[in-house]
Amino acid sequence: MNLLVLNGPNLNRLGKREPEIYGSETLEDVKNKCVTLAAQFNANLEFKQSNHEGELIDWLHEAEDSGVDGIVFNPGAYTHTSIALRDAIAAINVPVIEVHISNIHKREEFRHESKLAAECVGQITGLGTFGYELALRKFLQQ
Ligand SMILES: O=C(O)[C@@H]1C=C(O)[C@@H](O)[C@H](O)C1
Repeated sequence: MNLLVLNGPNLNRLGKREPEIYGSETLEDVKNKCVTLAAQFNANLEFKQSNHEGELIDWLHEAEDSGVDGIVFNPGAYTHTSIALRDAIAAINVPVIEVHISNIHKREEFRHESKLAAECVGQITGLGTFGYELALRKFLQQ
């Protein structure tokens, strides 16, 4: 099984950025947990982060072309704005699970809507970085 974890803007600052909301783990910490979990199931895992919408779109397209079986995607703030990312998810025949560290529904109004969720298998929000593990397990254990 080939899995991809994608992270959007500002998640490269995890651990330093508003730790009261996003926690003290770094993105490297999250990557290490994801890689370790995938290895337990003999699955291949790529873990990527970009602050650029177009690069995330390119990676979604490449995932289909390269035979990725499932994508765990934290789109960051693009969650709330990006029709282009929504269209990219709709365009590929690869299941995507949307993950948010914080509970977007308990935060500012503008974070309550996801432009992407309707094109995803499901959404995990507010469970901290554990959400990445849960999303991966959905692919690994189904
Ligand atoms: O909780 C998260 O992981 C999401 C991460 C971000 O960077 C925010 O812009 C989203 O609104 C929430």
